[in-house]
Amino acid sequence: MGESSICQVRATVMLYDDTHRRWVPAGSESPCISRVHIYHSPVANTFRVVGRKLQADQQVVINCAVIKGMKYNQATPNFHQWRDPKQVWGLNFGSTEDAALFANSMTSALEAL
Ligand SMILES: CCOC(=O)[C@@H]1C[C@@H](CC)[C@@H]2C=C[C@H]3CCN(C(=O)[C@@H]4CC[C@H]5C=C[C@]6(CCCN6C(=O)[C@H](Cc6ccccc6Cl)NC(C)=O)C(=O)N54)[C@@H]3C(=O)N12
Repeated sequence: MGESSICQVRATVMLYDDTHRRWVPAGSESPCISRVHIYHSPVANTFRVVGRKLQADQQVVINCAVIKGMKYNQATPNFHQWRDPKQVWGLNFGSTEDAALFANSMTSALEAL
């Protein structure tokens, strides 16, 4: 059995550029709304965050494993962030409702690991 989506939201996926100390859109120069899922693989009990641009090309802009013990920081009602081994991800949600939905799913995923 493959992976199933436990939530999907709209957000602009951002990466923190440590060198210049600023947020940059993941996958392109200009910020772009993406559809962001949390996928669950029941067999392995793993989760990952996958986001694709809503634009025609549906470019994958994030494909990031949810790591056990990871701290998910809800910096503002519509901007949440977390660290992976290499970089800091930020999600600028289209709505605070989407932010809350994603945070609930992420919290459940972290509790299930
Ligand atoms: C409104 C104007 O917003 C802006 O113009 C920009 C563009 C906006 C989106 C397009 C985005 C939106 C919202 C605000 C909210 C604040 N914020 C910041 O970046 C703050 C301010 C200072 C800056 C310093 C560091 C930085 C960056 C890297 C990670 N980090 C940490 O603090 C981490 C956090 C963390 C904590 C726990 C666990 C995981 C992690 Cl990741 N701590 C550690 C210990 O790792 C951070 O988040 N910082 C955003 C912002 O400015 N902007």
